[in-house]
Amino acid sequence: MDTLRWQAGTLFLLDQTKLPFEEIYLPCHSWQDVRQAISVLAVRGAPAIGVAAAYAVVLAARSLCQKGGDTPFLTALEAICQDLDAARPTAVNLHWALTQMMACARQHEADGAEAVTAVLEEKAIAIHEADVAINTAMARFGADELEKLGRPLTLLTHCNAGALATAGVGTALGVIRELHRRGLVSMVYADETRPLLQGARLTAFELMADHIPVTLITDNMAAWTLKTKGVDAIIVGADRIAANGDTANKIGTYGLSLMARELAVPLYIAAPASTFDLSITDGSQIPIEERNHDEVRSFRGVAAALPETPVFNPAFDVTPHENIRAIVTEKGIIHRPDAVSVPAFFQH
Ligand SMILES: CSC[C@H]1O[C@H](OP(=O)(O)O)[C@H](O)[C@@H]1O
Repeated sequence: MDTLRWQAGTLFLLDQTKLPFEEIYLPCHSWQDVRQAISVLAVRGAPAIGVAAAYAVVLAARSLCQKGGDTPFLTALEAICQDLDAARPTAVNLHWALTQMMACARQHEADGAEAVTAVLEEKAIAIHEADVAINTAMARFGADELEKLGRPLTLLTHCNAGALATAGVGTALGVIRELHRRGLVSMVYADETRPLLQGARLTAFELMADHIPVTLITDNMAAWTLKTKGVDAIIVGADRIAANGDTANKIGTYGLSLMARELAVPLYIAAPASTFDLSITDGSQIPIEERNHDEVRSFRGVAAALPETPVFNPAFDVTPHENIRAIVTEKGIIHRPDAVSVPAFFQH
């Protein structure tokens, strides 16, 4: 399935709020359409959000060319990028993609708005295609690393870090797909991942579609599953990784990391280089998105609590680097990530 398609100047997004029951592509004709889709998680997952935002910049540039106006083209485009950047604050890939697009626009400013728009479309397509290749490389490095654990593996994952979170085979699920291809997956336990159920709705859907053995569990079953089902490793995605390896990922990952330490189950993160934010020294500086309280007060739109019930709804948490066995990237593996190994990994 294509998470997103760029066809004749329109971005089509597989509407992930409708999965797994309906496969509907959402046409985005404007950057505002893309921003709305990102906000409501019609497109979600750090890399996929970045690719979608890159195309949103193309749609914005086209609109500015058509409308004209007194505001200088790049000034207006920068303002739109800032608006897009605010759509979801935790996944750094969004900011990374917008930064890439604006740098490209500035580089070609002298050629005029029409020419800049054309080169921005090429840049967005390049970012899209690069993500496919990045996923494939990450899958190989990750499978090579987990293969060292021997025997067909029992794995646990959280949320969705699959094809639906990227433009390729996925980050964590890309590794799982490659392990399965090598005959090295015995079972994957997938956390349902409340409140938006990315695990139940998306990860289980993806793995079943690829005939990879999967067992769905509720989030509060994870500890007992780790303890009684012989889980060999946990592998999840990421939304932002600080310079010391502290990692923001879907809410519930931090708790999983504490269970993993207690039960001596290695925790692996799979994330592309664009998920690293080396401008921040540790996880305390990662902005954590808080979402609408009704997401917690309901279950797939059915009320599960009184409407006035107070709620705390952080969409992510931060796992300290000490709890992470290794980070799998498209450039290789960062073992025992910390303030020394992470920057050093990117210096060569
Ligand atoms: C491959 S990054 C996927 C990452 O994004 C998810 O968050 P959301 O569904 O809110 O976009 C989750 O944190 C995944 O690990």
